[in-house]
Amino acid sequence: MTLKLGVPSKGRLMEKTFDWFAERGISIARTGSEREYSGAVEGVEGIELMLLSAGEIPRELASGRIHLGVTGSDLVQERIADWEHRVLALEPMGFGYADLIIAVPRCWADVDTLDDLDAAAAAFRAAHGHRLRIATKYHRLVRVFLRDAGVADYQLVDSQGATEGTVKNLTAEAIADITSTGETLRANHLKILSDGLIHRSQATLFKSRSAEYSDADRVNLRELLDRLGLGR
Ligand SMILES: Nc1ncnc2c1ncn2[C@@H]1O[C@H](COP(=O)(O)OP(=O)(O)OP(=O)(O)O)[C@@H](O)[C@H]1O
Ligand SMILES: O=P(O)(O)OC[C@H]1O[C@H](OP(=O)(O)OP(=O)(O)O)[C@H](O)[C@@H]1O
Repeated sequence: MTLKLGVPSKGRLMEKTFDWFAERGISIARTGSEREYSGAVEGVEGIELMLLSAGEIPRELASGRIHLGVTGSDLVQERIADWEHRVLALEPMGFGYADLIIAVPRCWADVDTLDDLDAAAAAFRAAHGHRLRIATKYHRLVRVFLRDAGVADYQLVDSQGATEGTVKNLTAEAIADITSTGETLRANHLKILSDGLIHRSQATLFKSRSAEYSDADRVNLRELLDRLGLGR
């Protein structure tokens, strides 16, 4: 058995993940052509690199098909039910920052907080006969957050991309999505609720609690974590 390390194969987290390991003396790199999803880890024995989509890494960690994985904390918390029992967050990596927030149209002058949203949702239902729609791909995190905040009179509509556009397109009244610079929100005339921060995400190194670890894997894992300055 080898220890399997899953890293993003493309997208915004890939290069920075490679840099993060390189800064700590572990060289991970793609092998083959730019389009080939294979890679190698140099500097520590017994580790196999798996190049995966950032969005799939949570599932692979939860099922134990990979032992270690790098992905956004938002994706792990959204995609793994009971994530704290299935994976361990070993180290926040200091990049890939993004905030999962709730935003409403900037022109809603009376709505700045979750309490305001709750009141607006009740009024919306009375006026329109259906519940206020919040577009998101983060169903689990949004449901838990709004339940804890006491907001109930809404419905989620699924949006797998261009979520900020759903308000203009009249398929939702509010959104819950990731923001980093805030440009997309501004461009779509949306404002963040003052207490509408659901999760502060960043790229994080996770360890699977469900994977099988042979004696050799444990030795190699300890060696890797020591080299990364995470030995404890
Ligand atoms: N605008 C942004 N700025 C910085 N980080 C972001 C931004 N939008 C999303 N992210 C973060 O990037 C991570 C997802 O990375 P990326 O968008 O490269 O993958 P993806 O396209 O969702 O994955 P996949 O390869 O599965 O399609 C998430 O953890 C998310 O929080
Ligand atoms: O605050 P900003 O810097 O403007 O970034 C926020 C945007 O980035 C992400 O979209 P992404 O680029 O992943 O595309 P998507 O719409 O397909 O999710 C996110 O969903 C926002 O739309």
